[in-house]
Amino acid sequence: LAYQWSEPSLNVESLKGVRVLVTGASKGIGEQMAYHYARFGAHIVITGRTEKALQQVVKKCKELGAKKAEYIPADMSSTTDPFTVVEFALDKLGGLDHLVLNHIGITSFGLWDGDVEHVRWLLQVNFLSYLQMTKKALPALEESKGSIIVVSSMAGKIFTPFVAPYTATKSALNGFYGSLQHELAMQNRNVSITICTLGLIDTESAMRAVKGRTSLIPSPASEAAWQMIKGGALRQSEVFYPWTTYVYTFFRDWFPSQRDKIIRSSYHLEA
Ligand SMILES: NC(=O)C1=CN([C@@H]2O[C@H](COP(=O)(O)OP(=O)(O)OC[C@H]3O[C@@H](n4cnc5c(N)ncnc54)[C@H](OP(=O)(O)O)[C@@H]3O)[C@@H](O)[C@H]2O)C=CC1
Ligand SMILES: CC(C)[C@H]1SC(Nc2ccccc2F)=NC1=O
Repeated sequence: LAYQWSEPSLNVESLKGVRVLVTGASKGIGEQMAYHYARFGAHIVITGRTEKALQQVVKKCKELGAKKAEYIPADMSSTTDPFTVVEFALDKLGGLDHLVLNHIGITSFGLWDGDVEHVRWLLQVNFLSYLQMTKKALPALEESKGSIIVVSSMAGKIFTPFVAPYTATKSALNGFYGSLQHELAMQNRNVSITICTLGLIDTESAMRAVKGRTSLIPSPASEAAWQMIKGGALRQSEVFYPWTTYVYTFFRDWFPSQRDKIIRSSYHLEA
């Protein structure tokens, strides 16, 4: 709560006409982020693999007030699509103000099955594709003094069962972008990086994945989306949503045994 109160309020005018690329926006939290940007009259490019879904989201973005809304289907497991997506966005938008790195590869919620090749694939989709897009977008973001919003998870900070490969990719994101934040600041390269730590959110994918495996209460995707946009626009280095993720993160190194007991009481081996 203290964190919430200390937050400066956003001059929403600053979002008017913002040029934004949102990945993983064919559904879930990314879709909701696109709709919030649209309400501010943003110029939007969205991406994901499912063209039909992207077309629907673009249609609704225009209805909600987006000045421009385009899509490009792409698969982030490819080592070239991430670059193609940013090139497309720069071409359509004539620059970039917000880069929202949100997509993740399909991930199951279960005990690790020993499949290292799946982890290699997930590292490309959830981590390396983010770095590829960052590399490609940085010159335009420096030009616009823009923001990078990296969607991470509580799983990248507090280690829990059933998501080991996913946790590895989120931990990698937290480490890489946590370090890059310092490098950009030290070089006075005025691009902000906002690392977002989300707790369980009520998207279809997540609800399907966790079914019967956890007693965690999910939070609404639309609110998670808005909190991350606000944090990015305010150039905050971190966003925590819901606020409980801030409390857990803050206290995570205290009473480790107590923490481990609480975690294992929230996850169930048998449904
Ligand atoms: N939901 C939750 O409980 C939590 C979510 N988060 C984070 O929030 C973000 C969004 O999660 P959420 O909205 O639940 O996820 P969803 O499964 O609802 O959406 C994932 C998005 O990524 C796209 N995607 C999936 N695979 C690929 C691929 N190979 N290449 C390109 N795009 C792909 C999907 O589109 P398509 O299938 O069309 O490709 C979809 O648009 C993720 O970074 C996740 O880690 C963090 C903590 C909790
Ligand atoms: C992995 C999936 C079910 C959902 S759950 C998640 N992050 C997360 C949040 C809270 C606790 C455990 C977690 F793993 N991120 C997701 O995309």
